[in-house]
Amino acid sequence: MSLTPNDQKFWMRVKELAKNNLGQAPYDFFIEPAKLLEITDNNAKIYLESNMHQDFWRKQEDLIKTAGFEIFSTEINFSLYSADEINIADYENQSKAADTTEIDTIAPVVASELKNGLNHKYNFENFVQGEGNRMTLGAAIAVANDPGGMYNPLFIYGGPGLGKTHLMNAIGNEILINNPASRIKYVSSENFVNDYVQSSRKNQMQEFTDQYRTLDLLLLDDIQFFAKKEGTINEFFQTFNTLHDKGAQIVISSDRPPNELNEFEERLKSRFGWGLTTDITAPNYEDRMAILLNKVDEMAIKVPSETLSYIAGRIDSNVRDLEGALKNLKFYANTYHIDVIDIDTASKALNTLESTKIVPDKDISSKQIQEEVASFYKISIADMVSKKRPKEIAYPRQVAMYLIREITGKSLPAIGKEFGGRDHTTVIYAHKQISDKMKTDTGLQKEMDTIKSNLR
Ligand SMILES: Nc1ncnc2c1ncn2[C@@H]1O[C@H](COP(=O)(O)OP(=O)(O)OP(=O)(O)O)[C@@H](O)[C@H]1O
Repeated sequence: MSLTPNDQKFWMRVKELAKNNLGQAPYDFFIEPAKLLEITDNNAKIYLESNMHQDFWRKQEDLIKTAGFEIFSTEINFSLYSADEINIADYENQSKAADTTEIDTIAPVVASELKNGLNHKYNFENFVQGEGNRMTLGAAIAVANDPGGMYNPLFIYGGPGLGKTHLMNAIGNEILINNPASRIKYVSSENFVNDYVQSSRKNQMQEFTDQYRTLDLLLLDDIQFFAKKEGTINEFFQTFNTLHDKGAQIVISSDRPPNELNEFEERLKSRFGWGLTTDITAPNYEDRMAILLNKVDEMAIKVPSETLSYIAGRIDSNVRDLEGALKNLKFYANTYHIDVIDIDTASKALNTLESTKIVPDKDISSKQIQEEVASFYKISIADMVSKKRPKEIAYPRQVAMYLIREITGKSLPAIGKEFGGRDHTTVIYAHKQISDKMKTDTGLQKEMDTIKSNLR
């Protein structure tokens, strides 16, 4: 029994839907190793690497049904088999010939989506410009308009969730609009390594080089995860040289600049710097507001601006966390049938989020925070820890107490001690005063932002 072209199309579609809907890790673990054995009487027989994958697969009815309707215009059911029940070698021998001859007939739309790896939802229009990403956005647009030009390679670095993947995909999607015949590949460095390892195991290195060295645009994401397996660095080096020599564009992203990629040889690090290296930093308060306004539109939820301002004041890590906060808010409001998402609702909803929990920052001490706050409000440390009560001193003292609690996670009595041996109830009071004020006072939210960024 072998797979017909439509069976193969169906299976590629199942995998594509899984990749888009489930995310990379579940895809790599559960979906990629599975095999379609055959489809008979509208029933897809699926072989699983392990019996333990059965539970996961049973929940994937939607994937099978969707792909089934798209390819066969009918309902496809499925049954699961593992090594105890079936000898996979029998099936593989039978389907070998079909694998090599029939795969080319797969509909171009499915094949090309699988090949370029681009995520179509990321484009320049839905990327919000701000202080921290202006230069990188400009460079990305320049590259999309003139691939292989001045900025080759373009090396983008920055912390998690700040839009590197978004911009890389936006470059690819834009180039594809301008030139649909472009050969483009977006790939994480982990998948580049996997591709290489699989190809060399299966003696398919020619296919690998044919695929990568003939590209017009290579988008290689998260290069810090590039595993140094035998041969991979060398292969990447050759790929880089071939593409660069023929004027193909290369875009690389990383969580750090090239000179800090200690695992890489000098010859590669220096090549990364041939074009333009540019970073993305965390959004400031105004940019976080702009991003939130944009995202509520996209997500079609109604959130009053004072609530958005509260969220922007509370979440200052990255855009992924801001998106997470809005999703959480939407879910919370739906669950409790809340129409107007006021600050109190937002506060309750966000309390369940990891990104708003206190993660102690071991690198910042209470003393540093006291000094930074004292210098920001132009008072002395002696005054800050004194018993003096005028507003110009009491207010910065409360801000410092609040920040120490939020940043270091220290206990309330320990914080009290650091302010001239005050009682823990004073710290509770200070924390409440400041967190209440933070909900509505945009001036204070900005002050906090500046103090925190001076500390980091
Ligand atoms: N300036 C922005 N405007 C709109 N959306 C953004 C912006 N920056 C990031 N995002 C969104 O935030 C989410 C995370 O961004 P992305 O995955 O591109 O981050 P990243 O820098 O690649 O993170 P990582 O290093 O963890 O892979 C995405 O949904 C992306 O669309």
